[in-house]
Order: sequence, then C-alpha cells, then structure tokens
Amino acid sequence: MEKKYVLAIDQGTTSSRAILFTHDGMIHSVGQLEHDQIFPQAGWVEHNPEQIWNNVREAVGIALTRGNASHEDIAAVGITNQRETAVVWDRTTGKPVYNAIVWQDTRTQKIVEELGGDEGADKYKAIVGLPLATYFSGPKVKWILDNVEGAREAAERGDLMFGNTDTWVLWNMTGGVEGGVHITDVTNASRTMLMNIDSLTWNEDIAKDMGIPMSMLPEIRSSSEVYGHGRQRGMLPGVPIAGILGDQQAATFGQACFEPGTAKNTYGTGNFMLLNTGTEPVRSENGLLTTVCYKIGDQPTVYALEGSIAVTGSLVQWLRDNLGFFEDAADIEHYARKVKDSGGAYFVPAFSGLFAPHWRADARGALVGLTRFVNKNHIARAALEATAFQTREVLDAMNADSGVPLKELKVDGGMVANELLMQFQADILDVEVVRPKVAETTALGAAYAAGIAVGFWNGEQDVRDNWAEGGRWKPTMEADERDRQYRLWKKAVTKTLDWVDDDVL
Ligand SMILES: Nc1ncnc2c1ncn2[C@@H]1O[C@H](COP(=O)(O)OP(=O)(O)O)[C@@H](O)[C@H]1O
Ligand SMILES: O=P(O)(O)OC[C@H](O)CO
Repeated sequence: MEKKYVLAIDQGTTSSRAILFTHDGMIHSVGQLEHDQIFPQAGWVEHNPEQIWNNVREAVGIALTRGNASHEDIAAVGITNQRETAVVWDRTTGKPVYNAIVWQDTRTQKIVEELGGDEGADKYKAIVGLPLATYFSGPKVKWILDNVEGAREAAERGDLMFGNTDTWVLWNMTGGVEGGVHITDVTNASRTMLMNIDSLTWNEDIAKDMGIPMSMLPEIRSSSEVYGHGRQRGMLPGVPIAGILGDQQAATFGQACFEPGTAKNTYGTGNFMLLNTGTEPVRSENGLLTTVCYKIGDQPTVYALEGSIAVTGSLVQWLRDNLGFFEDAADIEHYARKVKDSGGAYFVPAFSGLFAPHWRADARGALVGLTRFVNKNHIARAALEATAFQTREVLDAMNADSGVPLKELKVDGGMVANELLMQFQADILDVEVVRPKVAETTALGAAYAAGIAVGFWNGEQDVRDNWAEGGRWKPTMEADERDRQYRLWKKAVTKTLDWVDDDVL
C-alpha cells in the first residue's frame, strides 16, 4: 500500500502535537494537547512525563482520526522535542523517579557554581560548546540523583535511564519495559553538557564530575535513520521511527537553512535563533552556544551557533495567566495597537535569569521607566517589544561572531502570527523578516528527517522546493529612533542584573 503521510510528533514546552504531513509538505491533520506547567517553588518548572506520554498518544489518535488515516498510510514517524528537559526513569517499571525538570528551571544554580569552581562558566566550553548553566540537562540529572531518595543507588545499579523528552517518547513508543530502544540524536545530546561536540560521543570525565553513571545515557545516533518501530500493541504497529531533532534544530531544517550563513528565529515559549555554520563547530566569542544543527544518516554533521532567549511568548502567557490582562495570547496585539509606543516603559523578562548573550543567572525580571502615564496597553506593547529587543541582542552577537551581517531573517513559531511584533522586529533589527507559508516548521523539519530516512523524500532539495514565502516585513523606522530605543533597552537590562543574593530565589 502506498504511503501517503509522514507523522511528526512535536513534544513542546506547553503542548504535544501530532501532525500528518503530505508529500508536498502540507499539513493534513493535527492533534494537540497541552500539559500542566508545574511550579513547586519560585524558579522551579516541572512537567509530568507520564502525562506527556499520554498526551502524545492521544494527540496521535486525534491526528489519525481527523485525517481519516491509519498506521498503514504512514511512511515514518519523526520526533521533535523541547530540548534539555530531563526525564529519569526506572528501566524495569517504566516509571519516572521524579517529574521532568524543564529547561527553564533554575534550581541547579548552586550545582552549576560548584561544578564550575575556580574556572567558572567556561569550564567545559571547549569540549561541549556550552557555558555551564542551569539550562542544560546534565546538572538537572545530577539534581535528581542527589535529591530523590534511592535514586543514586538505583542509578549505580544500572536501573535508571535518562533522556530528554525525545528519548522518553521514543522508548515508550517502541515498547517501553518490553524492549523499548534507549536512543537520542546528536542534536539533543549536544544540549546535555555531556557530549563532546567534535567527536559526538559522551564525555566520561564530565559525566563523572556530575556523578552520572554512563549506563543511564542513551545511545547517540544521527537525526535521520530508523531507530526502531512502533510497538505492536500501540497505534503505530511496525511503523519506522526514523527522525529525531531538537525542536529548534528541526525548525532550522524545516526552514531549509542548509547553507552556511542562513538562519531562522523561532518565537515560542522562548526564542531561539540558529545560524548554520557548516560542517565545523564554531566557538562563539559573544555569548552564543555551539550546537549540532543536524546530521542526516552518515552525511557530515552540520553545526550551528545558537542564541537562546528564555522568555518571550511565556511573557505573553504570564500577562494572561498571572495578571489576567487578556483571555487569549493573541489579544495582546489588540491592546498593544491602542498606543503608538510603550510610553517609556521597558520590560526585561529575566524570569529564568538572562540567557544569550548574557548568561546571567543572577538577573530577575524588571519593568522600568514607569510613570503615571503608563497603562495596560503600554505594558502589553513593552512585552512584545521585549521579544524584539532580545532578538536584536542575539543577532548582534551572531553578526559579531560570523563577521557577515545577516541579510534577512526567516521566522516561525506561535508568536509570528503577531503582525505588530513582526513589523517592530524588522524595525529594530533593520533586517527584513520573512515568514513561511507553513509556520509549523518545527514539526515539518522532524517529518522531513524521518521521511528522508525511509525514501519518502529524496533529500534537502525536496525541502527547498516545498518551502514557500508567506509574509515579509521591511524595516521602516528611522535609524536615530532605532538607536535611541535600543540604547534604552540596554540600560533597562542593566537594572535586572545582580539581583539574586543567597537569600533571594
Ligand atoms: N498572536 C500572538 N501574539 C503574541 N504571542 C503569541 C500569539 N500567539 C501565541 N503566542 C505565544 O506563543 C507561544 C506559543 O507558541 P508555540 O510555538 O506554540 O510555543 P511552544 O512550541 O514553545 O510550546 C505562547 O507562549 C503564546 O503566549
Ligand atoms: O518547546 P519550545 O518551542 O518552547 O522550545 C524549547 C527549547 O527547545 C528549549 O531549548
């Protein structure tokens, strides 16, 4: 029977999506379920891995039903995921020993400082391409082994497994305790702080420093090959699972950023800009991460520089959920449009400290420039502008590292529906901003990786051919005004630094 679709599973920070894609890269059907955001204390963010797995299954069921499709129509499954979020589970019971610790969680601050010692944040940078920070999986695994009763002993006996959510979903899909495969791909492994960025193998010395037994670590594979098949009792019996990419790398692939010097920026819970740097890892001098972009089968590994911003869309959620500003995230545009500017207010959402290019765990959020003139509309606008300013900081770092200014920026993710933000983004960057027709590039990238592995697509040229422009914003702001606003933004950032003392969370 001829296969009609590739199924992508996008296990994101706020929801899990299942999407069936047709051969021309169009969406056929979607299933999507949100999961709980668990905040046990200030700075802590957790997810329930069992809820995530249940949601993934249900989302797949919905996508199949809505698409009037069965497993027999599906050529392959690709998995993409929120990266760094760490799950530790028991290989004999299949039960997580603790909730997943999410990438935004800052509880490992002390662990990170202790690991760095006199050498500080750059201790492992030459090996793994990353600064020591709470963001990455390794310190989160150490926290679980240090703090969950019996976990370290169980890990040392070889009973525990670690994975980002790609690995957790794949293990369950392929049978769980009944023979599930324990595998991750190079892009996810490059976010753990445990993988040597040049050799693409686990670094035993760093794992030892973090007290993580090697037996917990999944096998590292390419981003596009058959890892296993859907379990017989599941919804996808025998279907090859053939692609894994961290969600930001998947979006880069789905946006056809295959040439060195091409970049995309994804606007979701946070923002993540990736610049393809070719087949050699480039070390940043300006606060960016060196990461694996993708590896297709046995083709050469492609690397990227990444600027990760922790809080962008989640600031919109925060205004909605914590302050009750509006009912729906999209409504922010309605309020922001009521005013011509932010009325002098600048909102620096350093809720998880500041990520790229600052890497300052001691920062906390601040709303500055307030006068009695400022109202709800100005704050809504300042929140959107914060996303654009943070992106400018990252783009400046990328231009400085690469020496070649970016000509245009491809964008995707939930926030790019916001036209006001897109125009302001082009204005503040002084670069054209381009949105593709299919904005679900994350899921699409994972679908391509899987479809290429099984011959459903021939390769990168198919991805290029399917990419189509959906919208473009050109800069219109005067240079003086752009410079003035960006100068004030940078001043606002300085107000957030050095906030956290030992007795402040
Ligand atoms: N029209 C909009 N304007 C501004 N922000 C939006 C809009 N629509 C969605 N968002 C924000 O985008 C995020 C969702 O984007 P999505 O790409 O689905 O996120 P993720 O993959 O991180 O879960 C949410 O944080 C939400 O607040
Ligand atoms: O799930 P998203 O889209 O918020 O992406 C999360 C990133 O992978 C974190 O590094």
